[in-house]
Amino acid sequence: MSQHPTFMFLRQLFDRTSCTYTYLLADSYSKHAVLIDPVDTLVDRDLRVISECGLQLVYVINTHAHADHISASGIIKKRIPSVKSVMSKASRGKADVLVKENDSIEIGPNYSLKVIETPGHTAGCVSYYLTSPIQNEPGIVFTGDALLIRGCGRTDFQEGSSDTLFSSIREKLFKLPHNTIVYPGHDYNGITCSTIAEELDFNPRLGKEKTLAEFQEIMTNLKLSYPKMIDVAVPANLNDGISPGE
Ligand SMILES: N[C@@H](CCC(=O)N[C@@H](CSS)C(=O)NCC(=O)O)C(=O)O
Ligand SMILES: [Fe+2]
Repeated sequence: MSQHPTFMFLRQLFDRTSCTYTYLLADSYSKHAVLIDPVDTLVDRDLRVISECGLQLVYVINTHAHADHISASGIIKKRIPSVKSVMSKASRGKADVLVKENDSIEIGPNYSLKVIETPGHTAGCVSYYLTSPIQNEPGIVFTGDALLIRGCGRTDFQEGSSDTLFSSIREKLFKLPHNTIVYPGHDYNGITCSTIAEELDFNPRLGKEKTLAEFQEIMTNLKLSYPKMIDVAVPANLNDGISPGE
């Protein structure tokens, strides 16, 4: 860790259409920045914030191959060719950097995002864990569509599995320090973040009192309609945010 004075710059950005959260993180000392899960239709907004704050975008990171919107990776890389895209190797998609369990993505000299494989919503879902360099400050986990606030990602397509999602959340995310702040990939109820402690106590699908059998029953009976963009979004997101043939 560098000894330069620094703080973690964090902005939570929202897409009203898909209720997606995009996160802009930067090391205030080096100005190096990353975007987690940016949406193709909001590139102008996101790049304006980056420019106005004097940041240098280094990575565009995707938690998984989204089914409800196209990632901004492809458009951003055309606009800023030095930017590298990041996705999990397990997603079997295209990206400049393919990450796996325990890999790290550096944000300047002071911060890094550690990869935690959290499959179950899709086979390639990963979460990113940011440890604060300041002692006793809570860490932050970006959970994509694995763990949502008082919910979780659906498991009925893209090699989803309620069995696998249960163990990703209970054996990995719920083993993080309980004061870890949870920033999810979506929220449909207007809530912005949570903590591991809150989800252990209050998540109605797989909080600590729920058994695997109860979780499986809940997930089998969700009865959600298919995301409207799934047939367009998944092929594009497996191709670095560019629709095949474009
Ligand atoms: N109606 C939306 C799709 C909503 C949806 O399916 N959300 C996903 C995350 S995006 S892949 C999900 O896992 N939801 C879990 C839940 O409990 O809501 C659309 O048509 O795009
Ligand atoms: Fe998803």
